[in-house]
Amino acid sequence: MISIRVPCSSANIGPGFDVIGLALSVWLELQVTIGEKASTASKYNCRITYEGLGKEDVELVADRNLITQTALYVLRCHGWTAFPEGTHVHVINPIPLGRGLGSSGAAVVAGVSLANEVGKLDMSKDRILDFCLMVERHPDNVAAALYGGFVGSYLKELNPEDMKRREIPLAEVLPAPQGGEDTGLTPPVPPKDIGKHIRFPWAKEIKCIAIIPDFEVSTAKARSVLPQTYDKADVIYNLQRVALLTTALGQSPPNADMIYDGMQDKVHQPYRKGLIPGLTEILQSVTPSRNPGLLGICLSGAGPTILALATENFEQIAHHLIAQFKAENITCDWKLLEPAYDGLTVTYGAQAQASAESAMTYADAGVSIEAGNELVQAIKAAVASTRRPGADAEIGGFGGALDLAAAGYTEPPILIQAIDGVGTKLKIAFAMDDFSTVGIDLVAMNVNDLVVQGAEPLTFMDYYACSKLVIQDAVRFVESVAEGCKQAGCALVGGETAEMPGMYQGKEFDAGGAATGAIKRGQKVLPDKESMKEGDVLIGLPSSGVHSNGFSLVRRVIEKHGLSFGQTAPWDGSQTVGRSLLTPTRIYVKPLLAAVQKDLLLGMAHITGGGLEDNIPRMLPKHLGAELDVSSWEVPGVLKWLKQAGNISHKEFARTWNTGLGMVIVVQQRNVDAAIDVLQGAGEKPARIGRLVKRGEEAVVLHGLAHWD
Ligand SMILES: Nc1ncnc2c1ncn2[C@@H]1O[C@H](COP(=O)(O)OP(=O)(O)O)[C@@H](O)[C@H]1O
Ligand SMILES: N[C@@H](CCOP(=O)(O)O)C(=O)O
Repeated sequence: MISIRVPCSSANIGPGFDVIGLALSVWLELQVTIGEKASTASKYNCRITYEGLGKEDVELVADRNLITQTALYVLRCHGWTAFPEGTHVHVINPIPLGRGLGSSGAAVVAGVSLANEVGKLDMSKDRILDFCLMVERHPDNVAAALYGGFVGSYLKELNPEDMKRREIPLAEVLPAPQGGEDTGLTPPVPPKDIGKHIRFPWAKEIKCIAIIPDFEVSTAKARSVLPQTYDKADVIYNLQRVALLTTALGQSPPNADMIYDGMQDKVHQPYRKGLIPGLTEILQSVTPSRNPGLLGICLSGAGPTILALATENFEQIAHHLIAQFKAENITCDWKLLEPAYDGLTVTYGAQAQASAESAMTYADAGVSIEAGNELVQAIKAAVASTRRPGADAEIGGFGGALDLAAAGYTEPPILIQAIDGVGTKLKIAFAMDDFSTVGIDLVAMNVNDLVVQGAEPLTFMDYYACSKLVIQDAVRFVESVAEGCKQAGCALVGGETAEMPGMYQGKEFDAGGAATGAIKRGQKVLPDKESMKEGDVLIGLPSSGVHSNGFSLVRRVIEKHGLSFGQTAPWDGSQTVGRSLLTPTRIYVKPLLAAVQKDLLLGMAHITGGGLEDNIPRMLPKHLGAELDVSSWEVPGVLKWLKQAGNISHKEFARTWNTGLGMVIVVQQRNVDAAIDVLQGAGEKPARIGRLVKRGEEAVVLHGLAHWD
């Protein structure tokens, strides 16, 4: 078994028409075996099988297929009349045909290499180039595909008589490659060194966004619209740009303005606009100033693919360009590609067999390192916006750093840590395709747990786990985590994005996070159970709605009533059901810390799963219970509706949802006014809701339940 791999390529890169090409990370592969019985009966001893793009259109007969036609031409030049007996060529082609990504260039290089291998011709890469150039006469694609990387090339004058010979197959003759006839004569052999190439440097941070429209433009057709002669000024325009561009693309960091200007062209793109609807407008629709991360844009090869070079924001740039095509009623696929530095590679025997049987990549298995890296770039700014003294919130390291002294903790503090998830509220976010607030819920679940112990949240880390990373969704999610961190005053110092194919369904993901907070040495860790006594006052802080607990029951009630998340909420005519349910959890950190710092609070309970009944006792000593008057606070409309629609008992209501209170606080009688003042001053609407009493059978006694009827 012989395996031949050739990358696709993008030619021209704007001004370098027929001169420069960039090999890119999609590979045509041939798996070749010789001596196969089934192949002996095939024309020219060669059986072709094919998988991948072009399967429906590509001819599988040796003298009609560009790869094998090319190979036959090379073999004939060396005295062979056919392939060795029993040759089987299995083609695996992921390169889209006729889109400007050098499928024909790759096929030609693969074809010459095929002849080199089966005919044991022992040709060097430079000699292989000579043969390629007889078949595809612009050197840009074949030189890049053969040598790999970012390549400039020129082709010496060929003998016009030789060029007309029918024995040479031509990669670009409408409607399909023609020539390569078996005339019985030896075809013209290329003179030595007809093509020269040089490899240019490429800055490692530059990636290639290929926007691939769903229609083909054959290179032959795209060349037929070009003029025979050019205006001198236009030629100078291109020469000036290409001279700078080849160096500019190797400089780190890349100079976006120079590259953008350097990728302008007057020699081929303007003439090809009639073949690609909206081409001029699409090329002008992005600039480095309007689209951060963009370096330049051009037609890839003869088109219709558009190639945008960028260092970040790949998904946004791609979606912008796809939308431009959409306005022309053209749908597109897109790929984020990298330079392929290896060019043509040939492997033999066990190694080729192993690669044929198990040519597996992490990307094939569903995990995209590129997407992960792109996400990191896309969220950097949002993450950095959460920086605070002691934590610079720069991601990309192996761990998140926190300098406690710089954060104001000069004596070793007591660290408090919390970990939690968003829970099934995420299901509503999936249904609404809205991830703009669930990150706030995630932060709230953690930091509200820290602050009830009297701790100031300092850092946060999130965990985002999915089967398939949808960058746009992940970015929205992390931006909302950053928003939550800002509300809590803590820095987002790191996180984990886990792409685990098969773990979750479709676009769904799970989200968790952990927060670290500190309490100054000498300051109390709350609750201060020892200081609590009968008669202490309970103050409640309103919730914003359901917060992040009890969503399994919420969804059940909504389902039972046949409501869809897109419908207007029966409890709030200004919002949809889904948007109302996604109202983020209130973050109480800043108001509560203001009161804690004045030593006004004895304890706090964050009302989460288990509601009032389970959470209030967590802050109380064993001998004290809480007596609450349920008429003293307002139940939000959404909870009222859910309770009634689900026919939920008062007890179940108080154990499942927060009933309208996100926080319950214990304050000594003498501190009540001061605490209320501080909380109001920080924007809260505190209400006196009850008091501490001697504990009886129930730790929490609710009075005035008729109010909930
Ligand atoms: N893997 C392949 N096997 C056989 N023929 C191919 C293959 N790839 C490309 N070709 C031939 O090349 C033609 C496309 O070439 P071209 O018009 O230059 O477009 P591109 O921009 O993709 O190179 C196809 O129609 C087909 O005839
Ligand atoms: N310089 C050629 C490049 C054609 O590339 P392809 O990928 O479209 O085959 C041209 O612009 O015609």
